[in-house]
Amino acid sequence: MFSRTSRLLSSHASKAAKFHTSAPISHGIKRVGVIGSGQMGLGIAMVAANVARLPVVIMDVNKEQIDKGIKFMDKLLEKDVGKSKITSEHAQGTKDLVSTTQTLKDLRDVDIVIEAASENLAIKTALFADLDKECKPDAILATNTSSISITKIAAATSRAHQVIGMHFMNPVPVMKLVEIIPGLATTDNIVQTTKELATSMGKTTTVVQDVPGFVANRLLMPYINEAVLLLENSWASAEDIDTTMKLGMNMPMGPLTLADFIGLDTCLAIMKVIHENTGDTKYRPSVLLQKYVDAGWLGKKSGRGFYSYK
Ligand SMILES: NC(=O)c1ccc[n+]([C@@H]2O[C@H](COP(=O)([O-])OP(=O)(O)OC[C@H]3O[C@@H](n4cnc5c(N)ncnc54)[C@H](O)[C@@H]3O)[C@@H](O)[C@H]2O)c1
Repeated sequence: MFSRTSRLLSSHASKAAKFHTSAPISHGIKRVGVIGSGQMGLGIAMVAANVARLPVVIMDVNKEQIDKGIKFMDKLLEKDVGKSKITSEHAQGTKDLVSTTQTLKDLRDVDIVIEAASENLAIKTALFADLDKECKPDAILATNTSSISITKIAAATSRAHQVIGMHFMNPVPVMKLVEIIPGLATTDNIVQTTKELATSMGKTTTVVQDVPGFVANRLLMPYINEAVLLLENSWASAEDIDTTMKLGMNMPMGPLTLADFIGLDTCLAIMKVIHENTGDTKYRPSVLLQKYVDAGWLGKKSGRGFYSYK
């Protein structure tokens, strides 16, 4: 493991800053593993360390992405120190709680893994089959999938009763909600532990059924897709579509800006899962959305989507 060091964990934990200390909660989780250091994985690792004050190991296959993610987290922490939201000691404590690795073997002693790799069934089932072998038998295996069946992911393991959906919202440090999604076999005590962990991260939870898109994306993605269909048909410009929803409906950002922010590859993957798994043509992804993804125009993260971010 190439490490960001997890030294002095207990002393940093006890120095939790006034603004970000959560009440002690008896979830029993002592160490967290996060897979993926993209925008979601990084955010989840950050709240686990910065708010719940738990040691976190981030695993990603892409070293460049890990370095980029850690740099971004440091920037966010510095910003919070600048705004007096946390002390510099607290920020340093958070940094010391986070370590990184490129191998799953370094997750062998964590109590929960929260997987936030790309929204792709093959990637997730392969990861869960490997996690099942590498992690200790009582470890909870959670996924941050936006839409893929928890039951299907759980079936790749021999511990389906300990597999659960833990769906954070973007950006994780800001958004309050975590959707908790039990799979068909998930036991009540795993649901309870996961809810308590989310609460210790400063989040509010809902528990929803394992249906395509769950609740958040079953509502959000058809809305975004409809905005892309308007654009695809040249019925309005991107700016006018977004302005309509911002000024007309008081949305904090327009649907196309939001899609760029989420990642157009992620939006497309979610629409495909909802479409394929319901068989309902009303969820057919827009051709234009597919074209943008084919072109590598993935939104903010690639520098170009419906808008330019150069
Ligand atoms: N973007 C959002 O707004 C949002 C919101 C909620 C949930 N999610 C879900 O969170 C997950 C991650 O989304 P994201 O937006 O952070 O994606 P992202 O593209 O920003 O990051 C994905 C990361 O996963 C890594 N990865 C890919 N395969 C891997 C593997 N086999 N092992 C380890 N790491 C691997 C990639 O290197 C990359 O760093 C997806 O399942 C997505 O649906 C996304």
